[in-house]
Amino acid sequence: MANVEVFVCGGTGLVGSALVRQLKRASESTEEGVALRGFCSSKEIVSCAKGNARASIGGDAISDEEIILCCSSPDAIVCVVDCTSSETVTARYADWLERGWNVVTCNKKANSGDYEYYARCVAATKMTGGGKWFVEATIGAGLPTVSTLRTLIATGDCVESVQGIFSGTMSFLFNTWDGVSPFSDIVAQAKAAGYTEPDPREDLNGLDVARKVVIAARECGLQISLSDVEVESMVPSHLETCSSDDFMKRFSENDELMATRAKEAESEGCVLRFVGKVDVTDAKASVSLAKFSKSHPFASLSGADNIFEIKTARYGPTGMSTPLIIRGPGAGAEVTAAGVFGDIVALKNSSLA
Ligand SMILES: NC(=O)C1=CN([C@@H]2O[C@H](COP(=O)(O)OP(=O)(O)OC[C@H]3O[C@@H](n4cnc5c(N)ncnc54)[C@H](OP(=O)(O)O)[C@@H]3O)[C@@H](O)[C@H]2O)C=CC1
Ligand SMILES: N[C@@H](CC=O)C(=O)O
Repeated sequence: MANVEVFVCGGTGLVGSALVRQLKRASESTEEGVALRGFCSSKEIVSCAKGNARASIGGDAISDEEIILCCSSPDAIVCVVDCTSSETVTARYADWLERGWNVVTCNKKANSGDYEYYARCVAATKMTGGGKWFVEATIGAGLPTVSTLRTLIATGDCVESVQGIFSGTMSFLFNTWDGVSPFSDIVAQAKAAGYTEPDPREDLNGLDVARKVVIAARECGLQISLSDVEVESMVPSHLETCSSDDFMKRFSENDELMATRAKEAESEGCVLRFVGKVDVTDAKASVSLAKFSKSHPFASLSGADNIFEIKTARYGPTGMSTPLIIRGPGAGAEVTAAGVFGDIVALKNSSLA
C-alpha cells in the first residue's frame, strides 16, 4: 500500500519543528501509512525520521525534482506541508495540486490572497487526478473551524454570519493586559510565546485577522478579497515601515494611547476585544477593536483562546436556537502543528480508504 510521503516546508520554524516532532513520535508508534521523507527549510534538510531523504533540499523552496527524488516509489501519495509564511511557497500550490500532489497548509497567504489564484487552486482540487488541499489550521490553529463551516454547508445549512476573536495574539493581549501596565510589554510576551506572526505587526495591524476573515468568507461562498475588508489597525502609521526589530523597540510610543482606550471602555463597564466579522447575508467583512460588556462571551476568554460565533439557519435566532460556538486555544506551535497533522491524517484516511 502506498504511503503518504510528507515534505515539510519550514520544518525549522516554530510550527514546522513542532509538527516534525509530532510526526516523528507518531511514525515511531501508531500512525501507519505516513512516512516522513524530508524536511525543507529555506536552508537544509534538518532530519528524516524514516530515512530515504536522498536530496539536499535547499534554496528558497523545495523543488519538484527534489520531492520526486525523495519519494520511495513513483505512485507515492505526495503531501507537501507548508509551515512557512512565504508567498514563494504558496505560489507553487496550483502546480502541485494540478500534478496531483496534495497540499496541507497553515500558511494563510494562498486561501486569503489573490482571488483568481485561489480559484485556480480550488479548481485543481476538482480536476480528475488533482490533489487535495487542506487548510484547517489557517483559522483557529488546531480548532475545527474550517471543517465545521464545510460540514454545515455540505449538510444544507445556510451560514448567516461568523463573528469572533480570530487571533490568538490579539486575544492574549486583551485577555492579559490590565489596561494600566505598558501594552507593548504584553506584545513582547505574545511574541516570546510563539503566538505572533514572524512580524507581530501582521497581527497588530489586523492583517492576520483580515486574512482569516477572508478565508471564512470564501468558505461560505463569498467572492471576497483582503481589500474588501474594513480593517482597524493598531499599528501607528509612523511605525508601519520600519524593521520588525525597530518596531518592537518603538511600539511603546503607543502605550499611552492604548491606556486611554482601555480607560474609556472601563468607564462604560466594558472591555476591549479585537474582533473579526463576516456578514455572509450582506457580503461584508470587518476587523475592529470593539467594546464588549463584561458579561459577553468574548469578554471571558483566557490566554490565546479564539472564539467563533457562527449563526446559521439552524443555529441562531432564525433557527429558533442559539448560535454555534467554537472556542479554545487559537495559536501556539503545538496546537497549530496538531491541526496540520490532523489534515495529514485526513488525507491518509481519504487516500488509503
Ligand atoms: N504560530 C502560530 O500560532 C500559528 C501560525 N500559523 C502560520 O504558520 C506559519 C508558520 O508560523 P511560525 O512557525 O510561527 O513561523 P516561523 O517564522 O517560526 O517559521 C517559518 C519557517 O519558514 C521557513 N521559510 C521561510 N521562507 C521559506 C521559503 N521560501 N521556503 C522554505 N522555507 C521557508 C523559515 O526558515 P528560515 O528561518 O530558514 O528562513 C522557518 O523555518 C505562518 O504562515 C503562520 O501564519 C498558523 C496558525 C497559528
Ligand atoms: N499570529 C496568529 C497565529 C495563528 O494564526 C495568531 O495570533 O492568531
